[in-house]
Amino acid sequence: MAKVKTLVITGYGTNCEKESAFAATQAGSDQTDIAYFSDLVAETYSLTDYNFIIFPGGFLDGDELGAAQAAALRWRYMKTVSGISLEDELKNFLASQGIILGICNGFQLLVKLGLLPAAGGRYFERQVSLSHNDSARFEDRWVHLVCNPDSPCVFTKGLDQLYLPVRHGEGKLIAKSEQVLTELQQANLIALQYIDPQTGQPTQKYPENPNGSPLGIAGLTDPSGRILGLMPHPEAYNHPTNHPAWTRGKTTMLGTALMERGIQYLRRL
Ligand SMILES: NC(=O)CC[C@H](N)C(=O)O
Repeated sequence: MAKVKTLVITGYGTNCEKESAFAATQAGSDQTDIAYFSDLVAETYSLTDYNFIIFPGGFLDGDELGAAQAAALRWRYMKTVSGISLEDELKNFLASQGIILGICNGFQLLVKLGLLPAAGGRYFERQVSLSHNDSARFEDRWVHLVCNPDSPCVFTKGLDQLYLPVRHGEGKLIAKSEQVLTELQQANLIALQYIDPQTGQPTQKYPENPNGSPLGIAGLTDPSGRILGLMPHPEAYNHPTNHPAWTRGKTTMLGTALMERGIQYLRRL
């Protein structure tokens, strides 16, 4: 049984690292560390010592240039003190069968880096972006979601509907072309969609869909299913009392269920 070692990466304005690390531990991670991006540069921590990486939510570089844009350039062009490229570190991590979860700002980073959706196996090529919500404001509330049962995603396996909080200003998915949107559907890379709770169907309608994302896209996976990025915050629903109606006896599946599924996948390797 593989030991699950989780690395949560922070720095430059990320602010959900502690909650994400807490949720990973709740979900069963055997060891969970928080590292600054600069720790990776200094080689105090190395991605390849871990098999689960979390890119948490926050405001990388204050959302200047667009959410996670500058951070994507740092990952692409910076090297560690002994000259290893951080992009190569990510490539080595993926080659070693590790799993990656990007939450909100972390999802924005993964799409800007081209790690998601990597349709057609084209990793590190930017195929989609996440931009300003149609409402032109920050949206902060809970949303209903459905998981795609046909998606290869290891995090959503066996999960159906979820109810999770969102809090973002740039969550609308913009595809490079119509062709990319078709590829996402054909390869089942759309792992999570916003739904209208009345019909259970994916929706583009506000406010059920908080940002206007086409096809109700809330989360994407890659062709291997080992990377998940999503706009909602599963780590923020780590206990029944986080549910807005828990005092009225209402709770739903915890957000940490996504992390649990990812961890179960690693244990089976
Ligand atoms: N909660 C978050 O991670 C927010 C992400 C980003 N800063 C946005 O507003 O879109």
